[in-house]
Amino acid sequence: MVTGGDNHFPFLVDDIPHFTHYLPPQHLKEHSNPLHNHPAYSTVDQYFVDVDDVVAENIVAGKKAQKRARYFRLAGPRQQVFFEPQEVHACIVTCGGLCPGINTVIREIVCGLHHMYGVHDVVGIQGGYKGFYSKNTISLTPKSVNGIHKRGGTILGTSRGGHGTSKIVDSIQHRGINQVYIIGGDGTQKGVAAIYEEIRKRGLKVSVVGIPKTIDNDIPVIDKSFGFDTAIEEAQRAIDAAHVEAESNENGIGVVRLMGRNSGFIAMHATLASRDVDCCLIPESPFYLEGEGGLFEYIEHCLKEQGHMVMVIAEGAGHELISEDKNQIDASGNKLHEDAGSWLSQQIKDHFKEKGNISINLKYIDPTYMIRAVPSNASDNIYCTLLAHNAIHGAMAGYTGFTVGPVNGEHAYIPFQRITERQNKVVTTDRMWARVLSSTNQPTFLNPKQVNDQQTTSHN
Ligand SMILES: Nc1ncnc2c1ncn2[C@@H]1O[C@H](COP(=O)(O)OP(=O)(O)OP(=O)(O)O)[C@@H](O)[C@H]1O
Ligand SMILES: O=P(O)(O)OC[C@H]1O[C@](O)(CO)[C@@H](O)[C@@H]1O
Ligand SMILES: [Mg+2]
Repeated sequence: MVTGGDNHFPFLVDDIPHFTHYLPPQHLKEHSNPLHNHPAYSTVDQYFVDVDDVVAENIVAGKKAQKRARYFRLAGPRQQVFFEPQEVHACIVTCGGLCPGINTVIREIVCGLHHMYGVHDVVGIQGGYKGFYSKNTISLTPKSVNGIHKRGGTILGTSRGGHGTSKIVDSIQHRGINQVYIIGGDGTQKGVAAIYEEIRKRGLKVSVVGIPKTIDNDIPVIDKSFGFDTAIEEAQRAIDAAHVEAESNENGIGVVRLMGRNSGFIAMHATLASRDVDCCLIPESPFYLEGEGGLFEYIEHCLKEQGHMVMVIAEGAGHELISEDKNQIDASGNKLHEDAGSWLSQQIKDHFKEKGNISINLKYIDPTYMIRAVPSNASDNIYCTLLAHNAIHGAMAGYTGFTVGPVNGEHAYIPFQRITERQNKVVTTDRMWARVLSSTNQPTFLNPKQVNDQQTTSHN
């Protein structure tokens, strides 16, 4: 499907919009990219990306591979740009939950615009979407953002809810902003798409760029989200603590709750990395407590075999078992769940008390906000830098209405629709989940018919 592009590719490109698609030519002027004269970049052969370079969405070939491969535009600097440096008034906003690396992205947008393109007018919108119309902006300079990548959180503040598309675009128009960088998760990206549509409707020369952020790794298409590696690393500390406590006590059970409202990626990867986890529970894999093949039976088995047990539970796991108010939502409309980790810990305690055969010693650790609040690690810092720079290159080149992110290791420009149409979930028929099951030895919690029905769908 070619979405809004030039349509001259001999293959299927999920293309992104460009100013030339909706603005009259007399309102647009092309300029040579200032990077041609930049002492660092001009000496690098092949620094510029050919306008027609693309990235394949699927790179695995074979009989089962998709017949018609789809592509995205390769991210990176173009020879020509559609903004003069002094013409650019950029803003940055951060929305949704925290994630390691947000400050690095902010820093690199500010420094990248300044050092690569000579853009000096960058402001921060404070407190998420609602900050567009309820707060003043703050000026962002390389000096003011220096060192912020060593801090967790977001220096701009964030929030949920409060997305009023018209009011936001009014504010953008009123402030004369013509490049908008919006850092946020799946909800945020839906908001970015709405802002882009309104800007296009009003015929404004404003580039709207989404930068995907989610600690849950629930954004599809991209390889993984920034901060995810840092989160997995930080989660190890909680799992290690749970393991030490469990091992040091007779019939010790360590339960660690990790984030993941709808997707269990943090729990899955933290489990695989640790190798001390005996059971990993995620939203995508329903489980049951009582009876043959159930969780209680498995806990008893672990305690008998090794004298202790470590469990990791994603916050969204087991909600089919928990009686909770299904109508509870946060300000953005996301479903709010009861604390699955506390619930499970209580169920286990009650079970063994009632049964009276084993005296357990259970320790419950909830490190969720500690994991989210740390600064990004070295590799995430580099990832954040590439995201920020590629976002800038796209905006300067006149592209708009796109998200940037790595696809099979190459950064690409991705249309919003592909990012927002579904949530990325752990595929429990995938080899990665099989690795988890094999490393923990936990039950599948599936009956034989369900096992038969499962088909391998992925190549991970
Ligand atoms: N469908 C939508 N249309 C417009 N705006 C939306 C939509 N969904 C969410 N938003 C706005 O996006 C912002 C962030 O959304 P949300 O709180 O769901 O976090 P998120 O971006 O998904 O990040 P995360 O899930 O990683 O915390 C909020 O200000 C919310 O109002
Ligand atoms: O308490 P807050 O700030 O709403 O954030 C919690 C949520 O943020 C996330 O980390 C990302 O959406 C979820 O896993 C979690 O439910
Ligand atoms: Mg979300």
